[in-house]
Amino acid sequence: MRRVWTSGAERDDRTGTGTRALFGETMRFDLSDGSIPILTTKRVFWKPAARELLWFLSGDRNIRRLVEQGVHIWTDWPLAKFNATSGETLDRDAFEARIVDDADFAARWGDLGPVYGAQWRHWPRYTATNDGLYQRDPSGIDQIAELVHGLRHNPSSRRHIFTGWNVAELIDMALPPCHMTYQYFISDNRLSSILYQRSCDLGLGFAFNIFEASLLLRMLAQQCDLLPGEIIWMGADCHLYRNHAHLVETQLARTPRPFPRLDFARRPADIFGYAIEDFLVTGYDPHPAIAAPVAV
Ligand SMILES: Nc1nc(=O)c2c([nH]1)NC[C@@H]1CN(c3ccc(C(=O)N[C@@H](CCC(=O)O)C(=O)O)cc3)CN21
Ligand SMILES: O=c1ccn([C@H]2C[C@H](O)[C@@H](COP(=O)(O)O)O2)c(=O)[nH]1
Repeated sequence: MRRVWTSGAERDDRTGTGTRALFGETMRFDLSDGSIPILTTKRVFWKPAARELLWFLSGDRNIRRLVEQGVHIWTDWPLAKFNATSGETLDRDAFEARIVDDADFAARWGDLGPVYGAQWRHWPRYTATNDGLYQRDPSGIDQIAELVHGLRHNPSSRRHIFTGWNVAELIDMALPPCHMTYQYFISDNRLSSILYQRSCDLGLGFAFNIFEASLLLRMLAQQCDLLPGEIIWMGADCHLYRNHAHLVETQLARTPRPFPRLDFARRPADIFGYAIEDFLVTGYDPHPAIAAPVAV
């Protein structure tokens, strides 16, 4: 954050907010001692982040299940579309209330398009029919199930990858994936991972992204009887929004504290069986939370 803030290039961006950015940065976190990178220079609300990861893993693409659980991080995009195109104007609370109360409204306005979960679990596949047409397979390719199978049965593979970057479907997504490609590596019975993130909001998104990628690594390791290794984060456009000055300066003035640790309450039957109660985070002693606006 310090380097981006002091030496990043000033840039215009899609949201009109403006950023400072560096391109091509790497961070490495050792997870082998059971620690989990939840930032300590501000309180990170890790439960909404964990709920977002579980929502991705469920294959969902509608905000309704998130909103029902009090997770608001995806609401602004469907809300902006609703206010721009429906002829009505709602504030965030009223929009979320309708999403929860009215299933038809949620189906119409809460859908984000084929974002993360849809690609992770149901990457579209088409098979040729006899008449020369193509038919869409109803469930598609389950990249996560295939990943688990590969980690278990072919540990030395160099193809343990899943990705949300489905070029043909980007046009239908509320936002193209930011944390877009994950790769895994097993050595000495330890599982390591690289996350490639094409675009990173260091003030808001990053704290969620590094925690969720680490949590997923731990879940995969538990399911595949492996120990945690290292997580390597690779960011392409790493930026701080200009209107996050108070957040940046406050965080940079604070001294980081040790990371908390993560344990599991049980071992679910498969990678899709986790619930929020299974994640036990202990020793998290962060500096206070810092509110900051999200660029839509
Ligand atoms: N500009 C931008 N930054 C992002 O990080 C981001 C997007 N857009 N669009 C898609 C998702 C949504 N994400 C978000 C959105 C909001 C928060 C956020 O407001 N976090 C607050 C409060 C969290 C809470 O209320 O539980 C934080 O302090 O971390 C975090 C991630 C990550 N992504
Ligand atoms: O998981 C996420 C999702 C989004 N972001 C940030 C990165 C950018 O600030 C915006 C996306 O805008 P683009 O113009 O599509 O790059 O959201 C994130 O950091 N993490």
